[in-house]
Amino acid sequence: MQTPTRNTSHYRNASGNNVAALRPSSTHNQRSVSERLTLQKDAHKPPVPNNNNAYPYTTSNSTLNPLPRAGSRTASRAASRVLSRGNSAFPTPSGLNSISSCTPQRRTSLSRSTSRSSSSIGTSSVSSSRIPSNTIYSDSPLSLSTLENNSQRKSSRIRVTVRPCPLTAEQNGRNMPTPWNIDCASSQIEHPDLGFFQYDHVFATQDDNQCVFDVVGSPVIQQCLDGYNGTIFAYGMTGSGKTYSMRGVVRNSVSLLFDNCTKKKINYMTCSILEIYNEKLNDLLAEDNKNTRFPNLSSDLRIVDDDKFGISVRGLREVRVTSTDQLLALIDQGELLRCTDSTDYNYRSSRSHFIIMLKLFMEDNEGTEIVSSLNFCDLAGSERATSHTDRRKEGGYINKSLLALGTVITKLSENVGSSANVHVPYRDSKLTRILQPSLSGGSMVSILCTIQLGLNVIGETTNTLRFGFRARNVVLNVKQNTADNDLGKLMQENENLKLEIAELRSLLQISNNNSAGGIASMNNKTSMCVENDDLYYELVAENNILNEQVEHLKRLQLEDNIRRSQHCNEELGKLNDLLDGLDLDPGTRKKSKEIFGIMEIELREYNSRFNETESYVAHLENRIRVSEIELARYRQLQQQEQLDSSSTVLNTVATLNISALKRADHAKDELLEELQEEIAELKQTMRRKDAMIRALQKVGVADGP
Ligand SMILES: Nc1ncnc2c1ncn2[C@@H]1O[C@H](COP(=O)(O)OP(=O)(O)OP(=O)(O)O)[C@@H](O)[C@H]1O
Repeated sequence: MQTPTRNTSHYRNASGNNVAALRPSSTHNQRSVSERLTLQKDAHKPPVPNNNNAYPYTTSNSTLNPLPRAGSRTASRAASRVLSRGNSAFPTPSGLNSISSCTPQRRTSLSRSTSRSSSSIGTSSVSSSRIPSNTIYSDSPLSLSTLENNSQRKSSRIRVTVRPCPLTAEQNGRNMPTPWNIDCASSQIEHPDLGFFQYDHVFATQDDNQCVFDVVGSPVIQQCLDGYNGTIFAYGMTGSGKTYSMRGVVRNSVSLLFDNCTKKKINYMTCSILEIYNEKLNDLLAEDNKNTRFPNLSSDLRIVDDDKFGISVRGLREVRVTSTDQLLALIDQGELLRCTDSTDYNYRSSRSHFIIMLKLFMEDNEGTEIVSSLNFCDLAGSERATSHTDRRKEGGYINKSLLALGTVITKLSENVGSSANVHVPYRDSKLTRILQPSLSGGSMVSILCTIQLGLNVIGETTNTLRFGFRARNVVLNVKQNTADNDLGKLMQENENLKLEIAELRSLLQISNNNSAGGIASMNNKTSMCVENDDLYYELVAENNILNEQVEHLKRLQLEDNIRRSQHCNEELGKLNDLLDGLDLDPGTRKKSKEIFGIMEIELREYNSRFNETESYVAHLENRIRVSEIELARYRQLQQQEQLDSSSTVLNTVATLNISALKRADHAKDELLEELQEEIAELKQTMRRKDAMIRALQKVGVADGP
C-alpha cells in the first residue's frame, strides 16, 4: 500500500525569492486582450477599475456571474494561440499578458505612511519594478473599499486575487495552446465561451512571490497590526502553485510582523500548526512530533466554540514565539510533517489542508492587551478521480471539504444584501468549521486562487475561477479587537449573541419550512444543539418507526376487531333465532341455552374488553399528544433561552429535549408493549369464540329436524 509521506523539503529553501532566475524572456502582449476588452462595448461589462483610484466597491449583479460576451467567438483565435517556447523552466505564453502585474503603473504611491524599519524582506529581493512592501494597494478592499468604517467595525469584501501558474518547460515544449486570456491591467480573465471573470487582482505568470505577498499578504498584515484578525488562504487545483505561493506569503508575513514588533508594541506571538487530513485534525507542533520525520499524529483534537476567537481547537499546542527564526523553524517543522504524496499533476502534492494560526499579543495606547489572530491556510488541491485507492480516498475527503467550502461561500454571497438570513452550513466539514470565525466576519479575508492554463484542465480552472468570483461578492462585517476590559468583553458577548440569534433564527426558519408536523419535525428543530449526537438521530428514527407502528396496529388490528366483533354478534343472533325455531327436546334446548348464555357473557366481556382497548389506545394517543406538547414546550423554552441567553443554556435545553424525547419514547415503548399484549389476548378470546360458534353450529345441525 502506498502511504503518503511527510515532506522533507525546507520551506525556506523553496521560497520564491529566487524566482527571478526563472523569469521568461518572452515579450508581453497586453494590448491584444485589454484593447479587445475596451473595444467590445458590452452593455453588461463590469466597470474596469481605474488603477489610480480606489477600486469602486460594487456588488451589482453585473459582476455576480462571469459574463458571456455577446457575439464573442474568439475560440478559434484562442485555440490558434500557441504558447511560445522559452528557455526558462516557466516561460510565459506569448498569447498571455506577460507584463508584471506589480509594475508601478498598477499602483498608487504610498497610501499609508507606515514606513518600515530596514529589513531583509524589504530590501534583499525586491526587483526594480517592485513596490515597497509597506505600500497598500489603492484597490484593496481591505484598506479602502469599506462600506462603513469606525474604530470597531468595517464592512469589507473578501479580497480575491488570481495567480496563473507558468507552464512547465515540458508543457511549453508541447506548444500547448491556452484558452484563457489574462488581462492583468483590468484584473480580468477571459474565456471565449465562458465570458470573463473580474477579480481584485490578477497576477502575471512571471510575477514572483514577493509581488504576490505585496498584494495578497501585506494588506492583511497591516490590518492585523491595527487590531483586526486576518485570514489568507490559497485555493486551486492540485499542482497549480498554492504551496509555492503560500510559502512566499507566510515567510514575508513573518518578517513584516517582526519588523513591526516594536512600533506596534507586539509583546509576543503564539503559533499553532495543524493539518486536516482525511477529515482528521493533526497537531503538527505536538511535543511528541519534535525532531522526528515519523510523527505520532493520533492527537485527540476537538473543535470547540470559543467566546473570544469564535472557535478554538482543544488540545492543539500553542507555542510562544519571540523571534523570526524561532517562528520560521516551527513552520519548517510543520511543513516537514505535513502529509504529501505524488499525484498526476504534482510529484509532491499536499494531501491535507495546512493551517498556520498565529496570535499577536499587542498593547494599545493605554497599555492594555489586544489580541489579533492571523491564519494562513494552504488548502489541499482538488483533483479528478485517480486510480490509486489511497489517493482516491484522500481525494474524496479533499473534494468533499472543498465542496463544503464552496457551499459556504455560495451561501454567504447569497446573504449579501438579502434581508433573509440564509443558513450557512459551516458544520459540514472540519475545514469550514475552522474557517467559520473568519468567514462569518471575524477577520479580513484574502483568497489567492491559483490556476493552471493548460487546455487539459479547463474544468478545474473554471471551478477555481468560479469559486473566487463568488467569494469576491461576500461582504464581511469585520470587527476590530478591543482591549480585554469589561466593556470590550460585553460588546464581544453581545456580538456573539447577535450572531447566535441570527443563526438560530435562520435555523428555525429552515426547520419550520421543512416541518411536516408531528414529533419528527419538532425533533428536527432541535438539530443545532445536538447536531452531532448519534443518540438524537437514533431517537428521531425510532420515534418515527414507533409512530408508524402505532398507526399500523390501530388500523389493522382494531378495525379488524370491530369488524369481527360485529360479525360475531350477527352470527350469535342468527344462531339464537335458529335455536328458537328448532324442535328440540327440553334437555338439549336447556343445554343449548346454557351454552348460548355462556357465549353471550363471553361476547359481552369481549366487547367490554374491546372497548377498554379502544379507550386504552385513545389513552395512548393522548399520552403521545402530551409528550408532543411537552416537547413543544421544551422547544419553546429552548427558543426563548436561545434568544435571551448564552449557548450554555442552549445545551441544557437540548439535554432536556433529549431526555424528554427519551421519556416519550420510553412511554411509547411501554404502551406499545401493553397494546400488543391486549391484542394477543383479544385474539385468544376470538379463537375461543370461533370454536364455540362452530360447536353450536354442529349442535344445531345435529339436533335439527
Ligand atoms: N508561480 C510559480 N513559479 C514557479 N514555479 C511554480 C509556480 N507555481 C507552482 N510552481 C511549481 O509547481 C509545482 C507545484 O506547485 P505546488 O506544490 O505549490 O502546487 P499546489 O497547488 O500546492 O499542489 P497540491 O495541491 O497538489 O499540493 C512545484 O514544483 C512548484 O515549485
